[in-house]
Amino acid sequence: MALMTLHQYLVREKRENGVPEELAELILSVADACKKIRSKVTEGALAGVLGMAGTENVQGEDQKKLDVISNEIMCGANAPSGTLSGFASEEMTEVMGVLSEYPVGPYLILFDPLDGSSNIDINAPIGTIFSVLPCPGGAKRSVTEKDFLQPGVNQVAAGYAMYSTQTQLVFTLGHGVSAFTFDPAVGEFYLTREHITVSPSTAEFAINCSNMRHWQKPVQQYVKELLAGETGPRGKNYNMRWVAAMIAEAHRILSRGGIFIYPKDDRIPSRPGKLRLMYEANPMSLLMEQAGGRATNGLQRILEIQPEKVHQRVAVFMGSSEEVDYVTGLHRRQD
Ligand SMILES: O=P(O)(O)OC[C@H]1O[C@](O)(COP(=O)(O)O)[C@@H](O)[C@@H]1O
Ligand SMILES: [Mg+2]
Ligand SMILES: [Mg+2]
Repeated sequence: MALMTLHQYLVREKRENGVPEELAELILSVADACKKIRSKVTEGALAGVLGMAGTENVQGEDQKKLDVISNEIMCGANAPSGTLSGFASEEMTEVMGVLSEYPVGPYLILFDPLDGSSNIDINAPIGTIFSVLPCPGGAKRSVTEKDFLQPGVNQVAAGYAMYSTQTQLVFTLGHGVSAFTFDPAVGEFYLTREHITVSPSTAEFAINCSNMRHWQKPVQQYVKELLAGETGPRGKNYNMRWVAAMIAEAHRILSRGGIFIYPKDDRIPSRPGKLRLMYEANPMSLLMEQAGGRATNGLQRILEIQPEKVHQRVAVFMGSSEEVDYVTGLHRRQD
């Protein structure tokens, strides 16, 4: 049986699930941007895209060349689509409206153009994460940060492209999660998994254990219980993974279950976590929930958090429901 292209899938989504034309167009333009980023990633040193850019982003992090290039590609490929009124990015201090030469549309997009930057130069998995929100009041010429400050439950689409042994595009339009694999010979994404589910139970966890001494009590207790294995309170042995790219951790969970944790810790007590709410945690949380998993900040469903700033951070516990419920319970009892 012939595989369905991304384009054919979106035609079906419009017909059967009432997905608006502009949203389908936006997904196609995001896919085009991801193809362009993939091409740079694949060429690596040959395209001169490895190494540092010599600049800092708004978070005070040193930007890699590929962070900057990917951001330019995400803006440049999506701006002319006529589907957007504005952009927000990990790599841009301010939110941005669509340039006056392009038409505006009813959506706002937020992205982490290159997730897992520390993996770029070692040829390990990296990706692009995106979140789509409705633009309050519909298409407009001048957007402000306030337009973007909507809780994750408002997302009309969210997903990521992962550049690894295969390039895959995984997204939700609000009714299930589908995955597409890129065929470089044809230059197309093909539907390869539909109705993705996250198994409720798992024996695999992901957390950066080098920060253990900085964690708060419930996380200390949780990981101690997991490490105790079958003789401990959880009664089974757990395995651990850490890819240092949220995108790859989320992809593994959507493939075979698991829990991913990036908690608040005491290194910077004023910081509620490391990951960014609006363009890392929210899109991944929507994917998890759409696949039957969970995502909390330890106390609260991430998708219900009312953002105060586009670049705000959040603690993340996401994946298989039994584990996320368990560790969230430990936090609630402590609170
Ligand atoms: O190096 P650490 O602290 O383990 O952090 C890894 C985390 O940082 C991130 O790479 C942050 O993303 P960026 O590369 O977009 O800054 C996450 O993807 C990942 O989970
Ligand atoms: Mg990131
Ligand atoms: Mg990034």
